[in-house]
Order: sequence, then C-alpha cells, then structure tokens
Amino acid sequence: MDETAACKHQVASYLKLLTEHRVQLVNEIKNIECILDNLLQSGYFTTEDKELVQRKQTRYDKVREILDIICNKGPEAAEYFVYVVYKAKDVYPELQDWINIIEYQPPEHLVRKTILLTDAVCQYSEKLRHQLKRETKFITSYAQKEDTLLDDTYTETLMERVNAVGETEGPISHLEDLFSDTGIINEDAETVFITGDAGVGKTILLQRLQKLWSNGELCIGVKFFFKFRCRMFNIFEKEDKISLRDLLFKYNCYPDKDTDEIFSYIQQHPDSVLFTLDGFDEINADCDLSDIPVISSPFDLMHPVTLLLNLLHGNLLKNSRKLLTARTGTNLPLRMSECNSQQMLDYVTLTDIYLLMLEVFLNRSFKTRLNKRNKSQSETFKAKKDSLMRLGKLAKEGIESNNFIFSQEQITAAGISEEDLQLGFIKSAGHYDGCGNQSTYEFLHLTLQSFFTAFFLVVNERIRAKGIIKFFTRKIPRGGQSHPLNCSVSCKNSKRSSKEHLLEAREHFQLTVFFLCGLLSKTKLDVLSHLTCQISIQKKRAVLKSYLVGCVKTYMSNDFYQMQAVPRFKWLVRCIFEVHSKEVARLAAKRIHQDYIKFTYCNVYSVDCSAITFILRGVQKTIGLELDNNNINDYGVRELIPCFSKLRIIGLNANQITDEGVQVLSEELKKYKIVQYLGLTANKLDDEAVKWFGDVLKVNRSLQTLWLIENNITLTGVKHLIDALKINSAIREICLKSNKISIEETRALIGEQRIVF
Ligand SMILES: Nc1ncnc2c1ncn2[C@@H]1O[C@H](COP(=O)(O)OP(=O)(O)OP(=O)(O)O)[C@@H](O)[C@H]1O
Repeated sequence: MDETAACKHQVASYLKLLTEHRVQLVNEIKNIECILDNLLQSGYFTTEDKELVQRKQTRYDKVREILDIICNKGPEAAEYFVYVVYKAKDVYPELQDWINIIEYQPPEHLVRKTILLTDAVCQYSEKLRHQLKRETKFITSYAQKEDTLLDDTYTETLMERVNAVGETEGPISHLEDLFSDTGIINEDAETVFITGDAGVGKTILLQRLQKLWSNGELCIGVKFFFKFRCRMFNIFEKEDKISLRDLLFKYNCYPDKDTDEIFSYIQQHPDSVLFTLDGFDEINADCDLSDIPVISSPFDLMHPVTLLLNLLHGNLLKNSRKLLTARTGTNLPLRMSECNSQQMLDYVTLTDIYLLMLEVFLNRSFKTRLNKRNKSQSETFKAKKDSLMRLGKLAKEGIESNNFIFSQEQITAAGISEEDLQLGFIKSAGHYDGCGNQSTYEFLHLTLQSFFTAFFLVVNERIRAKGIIKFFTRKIPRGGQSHPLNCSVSCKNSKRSSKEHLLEAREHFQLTVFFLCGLLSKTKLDVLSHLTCQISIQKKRAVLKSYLVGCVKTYMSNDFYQMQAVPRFKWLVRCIFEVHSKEVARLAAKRIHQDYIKFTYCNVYSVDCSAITFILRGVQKTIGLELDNNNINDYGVRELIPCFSKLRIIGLNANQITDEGVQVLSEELKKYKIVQYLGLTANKLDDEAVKWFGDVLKVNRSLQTLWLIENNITLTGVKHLIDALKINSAIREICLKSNKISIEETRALIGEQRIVF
C-alpha cells in the first residue's frame, strides 16, 4: 500500500477525509437514522446532538449538521463515522465505492464493535435470518426427532442436472450451482425444479440452503429468503383471498416496522428475493392448476394457490428466484416453455422483419405459378431452400472477399438460375463502362447480403458451430478480390481511404453477426428446424451465446463505457436483444458497475430502447441513463417501461418526444418514486405534458430537477405546475426557458422561484 493509503488509516486524517469528500457524503447519505443511532450508542453524540440534526429540514442539511458536529468532536468521531458507513453496507450501498477508493480497512480497535442496523429493509432481512437460523437448527424428519442437529446429520446431497428429455447432463457439485445463470430446460425460467423420490432428501437440502443463508454463507446476493411448505396452501378455503404482501408477511415473517417501505423495496428489487417452495406434490387444490388466472398487480387479492402459481410463472415479482421441490413424476402445471415463447412473440425484431420480407418475396413467386395454397413460413422456406442457399453462398463469399457487386460469371458459377434471380433478392447493378459491357448484379440492399450470409451460416450443416464464430472473428479483408471483374468495385472504392473501406466491411460483418443472433434466437428454432438439423442449430446457438458472454466480459471489464457508451457497446446490446437470451442479458446487467450510462449522440432509435431495457431491467442497483440527442420518440419511452424502476436519472433531451410519451412517463414516475433528474429539453411537449407532470408532483417526492427547456409550453401549462408545487417541497428546479411564455406572463409567476424562465 502506498504512503497516501497508509496515512488514511491514521486517526488524524479522518477529519481531513470527511472535509475533502463532504459534497459526496452530503449527496449520497440517504439514511440519517442509522448513522445517528450508532453515533449515539457509541457515545460520540449526545441526545442534544441528535436533536440538533433532527431539527434540520432536508436530508442534505441533516448530513451537513452531522459532519459539522463530528468535526467539533474530533478525529475519533470521524473515524467511527467511516466505520459505520463501511459496516452498514446494505444501508449505504452507494458509498461502498467511496470506501474502496479511500482504501479503508477497519482498525483493530473497531473491528469487533457491533453496528446497529436501523434501516427497515436491513432489519427485516436480519429478522428473516434469525428466524431461519432458529428453524434450521434441528432436522425436521418423519420420525420427529426434534433434537437431531442438522449440522450433525447432513451429508452432501448428490444431485444431477437433467435435460428436457430426461437425460443426465452431469453432476451438480456445489449448492451455489443451483443458482447459476445457465438454465437447463428453459433458460428463461426463474424457477429451479428439484425432483426426487420420497425421502431422498429434498426437504433437508432446502434446510441446508436456508441454514447457509442464515449464517451468511450462501453468497448469491439474496436479501430476503422466504420458505414455504406447499402443503401450507391446503389450509385455505376455496373463497379465501389474500394479497402477495400478506403471503410474504403474514404467512412468513412480519416486519417490525415500515412494512410499506419494505414491500415497496421488495417490489423494486425482486432479484434480491429467494423463495423455497417445498413439496409441490402435496398441494390438494380444489381447482384446475393449469387454468389459473394471470395476475400482474402485487395488490390484487387472490386465492393463495393462484398467488403461488403466478409467482412461479414470473407474473408476480418477476426475477425473484424460486427453488421448487416435488416428488418424481409430479406434473407441474406451469407450462414455463409456452409461457415464455408467448412473451417472446410480443416483440418484433429486425430479423423477424427480414424473414417476413423473404416470405413475401417467395410467396409472390408461388403465386405466379398458380400455387395459391397458403403455406406456413417454414413450408415456404423449405420449398425454396435450394435457391435461398445458393443466394446465401454468394452473399457469404461476397462478404468474405469484400465484394458487393457480382459479375455474370460469378452468378453462373454460384449456380444461380434465372428463376433464382426472379425471386427479386438480386438486382441488376448496371453495366461496367470501362472493361466491357457485361451485366453486373448486387443484392437489393447491402443489409440483405448480410442477412443471406447469416442465413447460409446457420442453415448449412457443413459449417460447424465454431465455424460461424471464426467467420466474423478472422481478419477482415481490406480490398476486393483480384478477380478482374471486381475492378468495378475496386475502381469505385479507390477514392475511399483504406480505413473507410475497413469500416464499411466491419459494418457488414457486424450486421451479419446481428442477423446470426436473430436467426439463432429461440423463437426462430421452429422455422429453422424444417431447414436443417436441430442439433446443429442448438450447437450454433450455444456457441454464439458463449461468444456473446465473452464479449460482455471483455467489454465490461474495461472502463470504456464508464461515461459514454460507445457504438460498439450499442451493437453488443442490440445483439443480446436479437438473440434474446436472458442469461446473457443477466450477465451483462451484473457487470454494469457504473452509476451512469450515456448513449448521447449514439443514433439510438426506439427499437434500441427495447434492447437497452432488456439488459437494464436486470441491474441490481439504481442508475442514471442518458439518451440525449437521439431519436427514441414516444414509442421508445414506452419500450423503457420495464426499467423505470431502476432509473435515478433520466436524460431524454432532444428525442422527438410528445405529450403521449410524457403520459407514459408520468405513470411510471407515480409508480417508482426514485427518479431525481428528468431532462426533456428540446422535445415536442405542449401544456398537456405539463399537466401530467403536475399530477406526478402531487405524489412524487423524489424528483428534484425537471428540464423542459425549448418546448411548446404556455402559461396554461405552467399553472398546473404552480398548483402542484404548493404541496411539493422536494422539487428544486423546473426549467422552462425558451417556451411560449412571454416576459410579462413570467412576471405574474414571480412568486415561485423554483420555476426558471
Ligand atoms: N443429505 C442427507 N443427509 C442426512 N440425512 C438425510 C439426507 N437426505 C435424507 N436424509 C434423511 O432422510 C429423511 C427424509 O429426507 P427428506 O425429508 O429431506 O426427504 P424428501 O425428499 O423431502 O421426502 P418427501 O418427498 O417425502 O418429502 C431425513 O429426515 C433424513 O433423516
């Protein structure tokens, strides 16, 4: 450790540390009570000091007062303050980076000091831990030997993974592996299903997990562990109805205080929740378990079994983790494979659009042959597979050699017939005017050449899984082939610098990878399985996914996107969305350590918002997202809905957003009260939008800064805000410069200083 770091461990330097980092501490300390309680219990603060702090109006002033008092008390108090922030990690997650930066190590005399965790969420988590610790001490056995200690009895359980068709896929060596990101039957499911005969040890296995967690030895990032015996659900009458909140609190463990705050935390951080649900076979439901109503609101009152199934389906507390056990042979009425594919059909990717285009072109050719029978997409492709593959081969060879214009000889050599040409994917590129009059051809659009290349790579069984990765990781050619007829291309491109040339080639390769992701996504497996061997596709999909995982690891281990997300990152995000692997998305989300992601001037469109959301909804903490100066419009705002619960700062300046987008935004701001800054400068907002914001400000106390510069807002709109501001003291600034409000009109509003004209 260097000298600076070492001196940070000397008591005298702690005061200096607090002064130097005062602004950061004032901004990031959200919980005042925990620090105050600890300073009081340690004797550094008196009750008078505590009162002085509590008398301050805002959170910021309270922290300032604490820091001032500490300065007067001396360096030991400052040292203790840092120790509290260090120990109460869950209460001050935002400050843990700071703790790392100052290279803090608790001194010997403090390490054994207990810290009071007065934060309601942490206290509840502690309560759950204590409850589980108590309940898992002895084994619960058939023989009711209450006095048998779990630790004395438990022997490691032998488990193995089984695939969708019941084949063994190898042993599970560590309990933590049950929570790995790799699903077996369905990678999108959040439920791990453990099955085995009576008495093999399913219950004791869960008990072991519960005990490990209660001792802090199960490192899977879970704050709340709810255990249920499924037979508990049999105690309810048919007409009984409870809420999710009741299920968690009344039927599991009731918080000592602040139940609202805890429940809202659980809703916002479902990935911090783990359920163990033991013995699904023991449920005697008086209803058809495969026909359970779908609920999406955590406030709906429902029969407990309905709640349970909606939890397992991911309709409630999506992204929470579930371990479900049942005896061998139990039918699970979960239909998780159908459920997810249904969800996946809800979005349309670019690959879908290209596939549809292919289908339309191919169908047109059938019609001319009086073959008017309606074919399915797979039948259509199957009927024209040979033509598609010939075109695909030509496209691939062209991309490999950086060739986008094809001579008649090349067309003939590729076996492309007149009939193939008539399908319409290739058009005449005119005549070369320097070396003769031969016809030349090109794909209808350069993107179509990338699509055909990807199609060929996926469908051709002779191209092995690793071959597709080799295709786009090899060195990209700088010029066209030496074939004489390619001189048309070379001549045309000779004016370009070699760098531009390379860049262009890269885009084609990038686009090919993008379409590979789309074609190898799960929803396309069905269509493709009619064209090629399913095992080959599965292998290619697995290899592509692990390639993307590698990219995520490489990109995100660097600091490259700390402030500005580079276009390459945007491509990666797009590819992850196109392949629609939640496993890769989850991994990417886990690796986002920054507090702020900027996509400013990145050509982000509404469709990219779906891709960004696909990843950001999995981040563990709240972050800032800046999308200024793009073109996301109202549709993009709608696409961002699933990640609003994670956004603290939202920059949507200059994005063609209208009142319609603001209506969507306002609903989210009412639901998730965490956004502090919202920028909507230079959009297309009218008074209607301001009215929505007025409604938001009546219930939302998190928003501090709202930028509405350069819109079409008039005095009428501002009046809505004035009303709301009367009851909202949290907002600090609403900037309305360059709107349609005259100077005379602003004079009338001079009383409200938080609105800036
Ligand atoms: N790994 C183990 N270590 C020690 N004892 C075990 C283990 N597995 C099972 N047993 C013994 O077998 C008994 C039954 O185990 P357990 O209740 O976990 O089975 P189960 O699979 O949940 O059965 P059921 O399907 O009937 O609920 C335990 O009470 C314990 O005595």
